[in-house]
Amino acid sequence: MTNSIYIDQKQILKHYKQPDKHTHKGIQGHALIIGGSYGKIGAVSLSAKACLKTGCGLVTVFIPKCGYDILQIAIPEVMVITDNQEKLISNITFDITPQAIGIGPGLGQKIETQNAFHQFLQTNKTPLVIDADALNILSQNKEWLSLLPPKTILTPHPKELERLIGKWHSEEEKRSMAISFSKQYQVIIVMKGAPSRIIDGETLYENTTGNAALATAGSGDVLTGMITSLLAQSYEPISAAILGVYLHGLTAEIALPETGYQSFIASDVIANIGKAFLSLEKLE
Ligand SMILES: NC(=O)C1=CN([C@@H]2O[C@H](COP(=O)(O)OP(=O)(O)OC[C@H]3O[C@@H](n4cnc5c(N)ncnc54)[C@H](O)[C@@H]3O)[C@@H](O)[C@H]2O)[C@@H](O)CC1
Ligand SMILES: Nc1ncnc2c1ncn2[C@@H]1O[C@H](COP(=O)(O)OP(=O)(O)O)[C@@H](O)[C@H]1O
Ligand SMILES: [Mg+2]
Repeated sequence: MTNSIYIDQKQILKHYKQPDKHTHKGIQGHALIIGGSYGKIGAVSLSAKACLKTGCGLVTVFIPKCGYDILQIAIPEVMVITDNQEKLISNITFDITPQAIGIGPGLGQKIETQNAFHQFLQTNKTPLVIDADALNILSQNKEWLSLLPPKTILTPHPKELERLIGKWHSEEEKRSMAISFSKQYQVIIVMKGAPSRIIDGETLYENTTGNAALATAGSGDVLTGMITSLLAQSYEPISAAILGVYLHGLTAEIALPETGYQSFIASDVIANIGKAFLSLEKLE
C-alpha cells in the first residue's frame, strides 16, 4: 500500500531547519560536485553555484582540466580540483572530506569516465546525489547499483528514469516500478517532471511548486547542486530531496512575473533561491 503525501506549505516546514546563529563555514557543510566534460562545463558551474546559494559553507568541484579557468572565473567562491585529463574525467581522487557529493552534471559517458565512476563507487562512503550522465552510466551497468550507499538520492528526468527502471505503460505502472526499484536498492528517487514526485520505499511525496518556466537547459543541474548542498548541511536525505525540489519550484513561481515563461533560464533559478528561502521564513 503506497503512502502519498502532498508537499505543501504546511508539510515543508516539517523538513526546513532555520540556520543556527552560531554556525560557521567549517560546520556549515562542505559539498563536492563531480562532473563536466569538454563543452559541458556549464552544467557543473550551474550546479556548484546553486550549491553555494543553498547555504553550504564550502563547495569544491572535481572537473576535467579544460574547466579550470572557467570555474575559477565564473565562481570565485568555489574551489577546484582537476582530473589529469583535459577533456573528460578519468580518475576521481581528492584529498578533501566532503559531507555530500553530487555527481553527474555534464559528466559524459566515455569509457574512461565510466571506469572512473566505477572505481569511485567501490570506495566511496559519503552521502551521494546522482544525476544526468552518472545515472545513464548506472543504467548501462546495473550491477554497480549495489555499491551505492543506502539513501543515495537519484534525480532522473523521465528519459533517464526509463533507462534506469525500464519502460512503463501507465502512470500506475511507473509508480510501482519506481517503488520496487527504490526498495531493491534502498535509494530515494526524485522523479523529475510536472509535478516532480519523490519515492522513498513505499512512501511517495508529490511536490506542489514549480511551473513550465523550469523546462530550460540546466535547471536539473541546478537542482542537483541544491539537494547536494542540503545533504552536506546534515539534512536527512529524504528532507534534502523534498526541500530541494520544493525550493527549486518556488524560484520559478517567484521569478515568473518578471521573466515570463520564455526568458526564465537556469541562472534565474539560482538568482531566486534566496527569495525562496525567505518565503519559508515568512511561513514560520
Ligand atoms: N550547459 C550545460 O553544460 C548543460 C549540460 N547538460 C548536460 O547534458 C547531458 C545530457 O543531458 P540531457 O538531459 O540533455 O540528455 P538526455 O539524453 O539524458 O535526455 C534528453 C532526452 O530526454 C527527453 N526528456 C527530457 N526531459 C523529458 C521530460 N520531462 N519528459 C519526457 N522526455 C524528456 C528528451 O526529449 C530527450 O529525448 C547531461 O550530462 C547534462 O547534465 C544539460 O543539463 C543542459 C545544459
Ligand atoms: N513543465 C514543467 N513544469 C514544472 N517543472 C518542470 C517542467 N519541465 C521541467 N521541469 C523541471 O525542470 C528540471 C529539468 O531537469 P533536467 O531535465 O534534468 O534538466 P537539465 O538536464 O537540462 O539540467 C526538473 O526539476 C523538472 O522537474
Ligand atoms: Mg538533467
